Amino acid sequence: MSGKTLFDKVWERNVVAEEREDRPAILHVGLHLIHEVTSPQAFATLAERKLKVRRPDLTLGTIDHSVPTLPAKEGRLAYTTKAAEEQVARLRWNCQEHGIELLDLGDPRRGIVHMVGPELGRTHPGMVVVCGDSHTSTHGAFGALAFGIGTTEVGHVLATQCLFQRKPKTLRVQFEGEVPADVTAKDMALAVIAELGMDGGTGHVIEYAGPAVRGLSMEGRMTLCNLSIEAGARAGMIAPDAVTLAYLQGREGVPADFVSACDEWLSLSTDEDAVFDKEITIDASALQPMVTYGVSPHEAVPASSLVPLPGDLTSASALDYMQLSAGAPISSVPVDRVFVGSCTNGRIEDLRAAAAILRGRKVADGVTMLVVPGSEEVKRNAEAEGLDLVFKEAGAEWREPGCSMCIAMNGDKGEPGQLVVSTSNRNFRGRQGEGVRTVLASPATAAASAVAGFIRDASAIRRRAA
Ligand SMILES: CC(C)[C@H](C(=O)O)[C@@H](O)C(=O)O
Ligand code: SF4
Repeated sequence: MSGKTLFDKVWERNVVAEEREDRPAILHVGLHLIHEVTSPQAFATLAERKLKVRRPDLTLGTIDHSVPTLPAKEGRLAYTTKAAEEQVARLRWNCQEHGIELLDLGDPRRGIVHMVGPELGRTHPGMVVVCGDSHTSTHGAFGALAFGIGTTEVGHVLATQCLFQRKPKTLRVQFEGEVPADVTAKDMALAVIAELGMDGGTGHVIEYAGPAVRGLSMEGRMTLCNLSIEAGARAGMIAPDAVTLAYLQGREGVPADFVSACDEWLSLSTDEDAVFDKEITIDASALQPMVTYGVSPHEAVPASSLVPLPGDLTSASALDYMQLSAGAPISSVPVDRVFVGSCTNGRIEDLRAAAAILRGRKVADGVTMLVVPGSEEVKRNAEAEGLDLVFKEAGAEWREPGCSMCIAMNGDKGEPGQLVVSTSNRNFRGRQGEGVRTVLASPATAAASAVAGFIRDASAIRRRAA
């Protein structure tokens, strides 16, 4: 018999009942994260059926999607819609009713749902983490099996702390060699999605492996796992190692017996003779800073290249929407707005990378830039380092934590026709406002584009300065 993958090991730890012909396997959920958008209906179902929340202690709520990122005026936040304000009030009420801890507005631990689990040490290697949110894959960076679930399933998990689940297939993405200096986790992720295509990961859990992955910080690993879903994958995972343990040590929610937990967590790695359902290899040393040019994250190319011709991967209508001409240099595309933030790239390292480019430089005339920390912790740390001042001096806006322009349901959005270079994860038509054209990129590329007024990677800005 061949060895086991990281995924196999985590699956086995959490299976309560194996799959049968008449039903999927049943998994135990170690952490259930909830936010204001996808939880109200689930709680309503619970109320209808007079059910209690089974494990409030394994459930954690936060407020992120609908909350404005402008500071409150006279104690009042400028909610975009009444519905948004009601969603927040509803979550508050539901959490109180069921004894669930909520990171409410004003809580110094609040943040985007995929930021707070790791920051509070509630996301652990080897556990199942779920949330009614597709980018739950982020938590796989810790060697957890983490995936998004639908609203009905949110109800199931609230009521039972368990979930029906068919066993997914496994896919290993092996990065060979080291990445060049200017290439970040976001670029690695966009390269993977470009390689796999929009649905190349469908039905699979991806394990990211190789020295370039080991060399990433936890922040970088979270960025990489976050985007797994954009290749259609169920989840992304990285085996825990010393970097994982160092990140978790001393955080609020880690097990009391941290040292023995670490021993156990370190056993969660893929055996040498394990067999994956699918494997791809990526030459990390050949990677470059990437940007998207279409309306799906897989439509990505190096920032220094040309807009590709419509073909198998890109439709002419995508280029039409983006108002881009095939064959034109990407660097000739003018930028209207830049957004740095989101659960993909709203962490301290991301803000440092953007600040490193902006320090002593200005956002180009006619370009607006918004920098939104992913959580209160990130905001505090960034301000302690003076990064907020760097952004403000460069002419960018510094905001309160939230999903912000990643989803444009909170007042932060672009104007019709504007081109936004964004560090988020989705460039779908209208995602950042009606008619907005989104170009996904790393924080360094986003900042370099803000300075240049055209799409640029960081090396182009440094060359200009030299
Ligand atoms: C609102 C929520 C359902 C949604 C998701 O599931 O991903 C959002 O977070 C997003 O990024 O589009
Ligand atoms: S930051 Fe964006 S991707 Fe992440 S949870 Fe919020 S809306 Fe979804």
